[in-house]
Order: sequence, then structure tokens, then C-alpha cells
Amino acid sequence: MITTSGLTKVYESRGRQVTALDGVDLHVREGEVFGVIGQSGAGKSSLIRCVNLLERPTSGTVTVDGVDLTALAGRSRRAGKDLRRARSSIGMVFQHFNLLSSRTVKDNIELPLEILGVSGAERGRRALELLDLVGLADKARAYPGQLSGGQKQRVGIARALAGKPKVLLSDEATSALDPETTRSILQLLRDLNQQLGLTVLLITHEMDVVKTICDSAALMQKGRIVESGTVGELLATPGSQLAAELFPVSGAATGPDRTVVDVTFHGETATQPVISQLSRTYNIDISILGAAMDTVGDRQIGRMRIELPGRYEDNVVPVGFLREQGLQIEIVEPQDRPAPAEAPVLAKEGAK
Ligand SMILES: Nc1ncnc2c1ncn2[C@@H]1O[C@H](COP(=O)(O)OP(=O)(O)OP(=O)(O)O)[C@@H](O)[C@H]1O
Repeated sequence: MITTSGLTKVYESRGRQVTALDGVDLHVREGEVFGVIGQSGAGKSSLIRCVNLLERPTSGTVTVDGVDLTALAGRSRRAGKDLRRARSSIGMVFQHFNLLSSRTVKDNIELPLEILGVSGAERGRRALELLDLVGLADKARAYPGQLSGGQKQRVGIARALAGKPKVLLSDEATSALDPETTRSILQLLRDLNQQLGLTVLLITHEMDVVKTICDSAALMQKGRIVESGTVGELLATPGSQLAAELFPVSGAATGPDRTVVDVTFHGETATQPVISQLSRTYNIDISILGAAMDTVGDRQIGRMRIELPGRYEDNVVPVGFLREQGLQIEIVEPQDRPAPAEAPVLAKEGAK
């Protein structure tokens, strides 16, 4: 649904050049919620603004729903008109809502429809329908100043949906909200994604946002995408930074000559009793050093750090058994394990 290819953005600032995007290739599938996460200055805002051509890329292409927006971004009047039309299939939600304070909630939602030339009666009907969709049917005549932050963002989302877009871009939509309101707005975005088949591309600096609603994620650093994939693919990638942050597991070996293995469960494997099967089949004692279980984008996912007696060479067969069960397995090399001083209390007690 969204593809960027070699997307580059260089800003000229006080005679200096700042490369905000450095050849970004992004692929967002139809109907998924895709999160781009990165620290401040990584280039996230530049990316999302280039995707709907609010910012003109220095080079590279942006295709949304099969339309090459960069090809439409010429300076002629005709090109401008085509770009505006293509943009109507892209809604955008902002961190600070960007509502007009002098207009009622309903009139704010109608604004993009006015620009598209939709008739007054049709605009009013659509605005009320959208208010209902975001749970604010009773606020049509209120002004933005009379609403809470979460309600303002619901209006922002309704306005973004006015032109019946296929794609919703969200620029840190929950960063200005408290944790509970954040959860309700994320739930709304997820519901809209599922009810309307809406593709959502969001940028955030909060891993919790990715964990709560994303099907796929990309990690951005210094203008580049350094990791990208579905949550399942990321968890299956040895050494993935995103996977480690989504599911941090820790725990040190309880002694020398032990094999420490990180096991990732998802989908059906999350509910299978594989650890007890492993223990029974090979008659070995297994210690659990650390574990995390959670739901990511409606799927149950878990990670566990376990320890088997003996070196890896002695455990090739049991580790193979785990792999055969469809689990993702990563052997934790001794140098990657935390030093005993940092080990959790339980692991140290187990070593006694
Ligand atoms: N209009 C601009 N002119 C000059 N430099 C800019 C401009 N906009 C962004 N930059 C620079 O580009 C880089 C990427 O900025 P960008 O805002 O895209 O990052 P970000 O990941 O969204 O950060 P944040 O989360 O703080 O908004 C930064 O070094 C920033 O200073």
C-alpha cells in the first residue's frame, strides 16, 4: 500500500546540509498497522511528511496505493491538482491535533470536505457519521477548547477520515496524552484498522505503542531503516534490537558448562507445553532464567530464557527438538550473558 524507494531528504539549514533521510526503503502492506520507531532526530517526522509529500523528498520515490506521488509533485497547476486528489486517499493525524479553535468540532471535520468541494448537506451527514465512529456523537457543537486531549485527538482522527482514505498516517498521535488516554486512542486506531481495512503508518518513540497495535515495525537510526519486518519476523531474527526491546529477557547462567537458550513462542506454539515435553523426552532438568509473555497486535507472544545442563555440543539434540516444535531459538553465547553480579536474585539463588 505504501512503498518508498531510496527516499532521501537533505535540509539546507544556515548554509549547512542535514541529511534527515538517507535512502529509506519502506514497504507497508495493505491493511496492516506499521510502526516506525526511533529516537529524537532519527528522521521519523521527515519520513512521514515525505510519504504524503507535505515535504518534498530530495530524491527517491513514494508510491501510495499504486500512485507514484513523487511523479505528481511537479510544479505545474495540473500536477498540483493530481497530487491533491491522490492525497485525499491519505489521512493524517498530528501530535498536537491541529484543530481550528474558532470552528466547532463538526466544522473542523467538515473542513477537508469543503476543500474537496463536497456539498453542505453531504458534509454535515458525513461529519456526524464520523463523530459517531470515534465515539463523540454528542460533541458536534462543542469547540476544541472545551474538549480533553483524548477527545481532541478523536476529532483529529475523524477529520483525517473525512475523505475516506485508504491510508492513515499518524505523527506521534499519542505523545501528548496520558497513559490511559493513549490506550483508548490506540484501541480506536486498531478498531478503525480492522473495521475499515485502513492501512496505518505511525511514527513513535514509544515501544509500548508498537507493542500495543503494530503488526509490523521498523527501527530508524540516523535517517536509515536499520531493521524492519512483521513482529513475528523480528522476533525470529537473531540479535534484533527491536525484538530485544519488545521482549526483554535476561538471566545469567547458574554455573559453567550450561547452555542458555532464548526461546520465542508465538501463534499456536504459545500454548503448547513444549518445555515439559523437552524435559520428559530427554530426561533433563531445565531452569527458567527469565520470561516475558504479552499480546502484540492481537497475537500472544512470549519469550523465555532457559538453561540446560551441559555445553551446547551436549545439547544439540534437545535444541533441535525445540526448533522442530516451530519455536524460534537463539543460543545465548557466554559473552552475551549478563555478568553474575547483574543476574536476577532468583537465578543466583538457584545456583547455590
Ligand atoms: N525543516 C528543517 N530544516 C533543517 N533541518 C531539519 C528540518 N526538519 C528536520 N531537520 C533535521 O533533520 C533531522 C531529522 O529530524 P526529524 O524531525 O525528521 O526527526 P524525528 O525522528 O522526527 O525527531 P523528533 O522525534 O524529535 O521529532 C534532525 O537532525 C533535524 O534537526
